[in-house]
Amino acid sequence: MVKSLVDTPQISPIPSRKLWMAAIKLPMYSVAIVPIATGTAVAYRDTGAINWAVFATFLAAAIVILVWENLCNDVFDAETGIDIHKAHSVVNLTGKKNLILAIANICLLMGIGGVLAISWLQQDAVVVSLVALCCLLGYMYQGPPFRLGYQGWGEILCFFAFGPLGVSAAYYSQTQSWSIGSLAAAVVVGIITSLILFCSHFNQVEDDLAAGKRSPVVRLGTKRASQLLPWVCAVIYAVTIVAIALQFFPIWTAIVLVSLPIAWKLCTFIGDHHEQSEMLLNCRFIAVALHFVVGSCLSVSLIF
Ligand SMILES: C/C(=C\COP(=O)(O)OP(=O)(O)O)CCC[C@H](C)CCC[C@H](C)CCCC(C)C
Ligand SMILES: O=C(O)C1=CC(=O)c2ccccc2C1=O
Repeated sequence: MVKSLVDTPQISPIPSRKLWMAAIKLPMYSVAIVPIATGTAVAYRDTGAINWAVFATFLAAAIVILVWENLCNDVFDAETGIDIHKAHSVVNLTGKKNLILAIANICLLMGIGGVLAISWLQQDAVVVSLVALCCLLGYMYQGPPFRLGYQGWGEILCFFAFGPLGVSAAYYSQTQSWSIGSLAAAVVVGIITSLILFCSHFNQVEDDLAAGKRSPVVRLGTKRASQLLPWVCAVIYAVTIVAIALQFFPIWTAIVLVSLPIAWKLCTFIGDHHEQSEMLLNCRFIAVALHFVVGSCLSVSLIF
């Protein structure tokens, strides 16, 4: 009896509530909030005013667009077979690929509808055009025939969508003009959002290799990829300090440095466990915490 238990590993079923929480990945939605908050904060610094209706509409639109991106990711990844071991894929959880695609498309329509309303009110197509471009990059990341994420281009697309395009669109929605200060903030937000995506690839190396996905972590190997992390974090702080020195950001933005312990934890945790994929499933959420703290400190400091 004891022997048969040893021979046949007993896999304890994970409660489906836990799987659903992992599928919904609520904390990840701060990546949609931060670019809108940051662009709006730079606009407030430049103009002394915020149009709250535009801000709230843009925020809601960015969140539903990210829901679209994530649901589509599960649909397209189900088609390539790369998510075969991903129990928290919404498609694997429900078994209803077409329904998930339909819900995703409704979210996209709602998101585009929101930014279209902003552009229509302002009689200016810039905001809706920039967001449509972000969505195109999001589609090219995972959808056929592009699937650029499979070639290792995801982090670059992510940088532009959540950085220069997303932050500038939020700034423009408030001011109907452009600014170098918002570009400096966009670079910080873009790099740190791409860092989340980079970290999310550490626990997926085996499945990615099997499906032919050449993520940057697959290309570099987990050791070299983990050694790159402190450099990426250093660039984030260096850009922030240079932007303060050039007076694009106020001195208060130095408060971003309170995030250093989280950056340290991210680099040491992944550095120590880079070969243990089972330990790294949630390391993306340390990167999300870093992103949230840097993004919040940056936005709040720009208002004062
Ligand atoms: C879906 C994304 C990552 C998931 O990647 P992966 O397939 O490796 O992981 P899992 O299968 O394990 O989940 C994020 C991809 C980001 C993309 C390059 C850019 C998206 C742009 C957004 C659609 C635009 C957001 C709006 C803007 C105004 C803030
Ligand atoms: O599921 C994920 O790992 C990610 C989802 C997501 O929406 C996102 C957005 C921006 C950067 C990274 C990520 C993810 O890693």
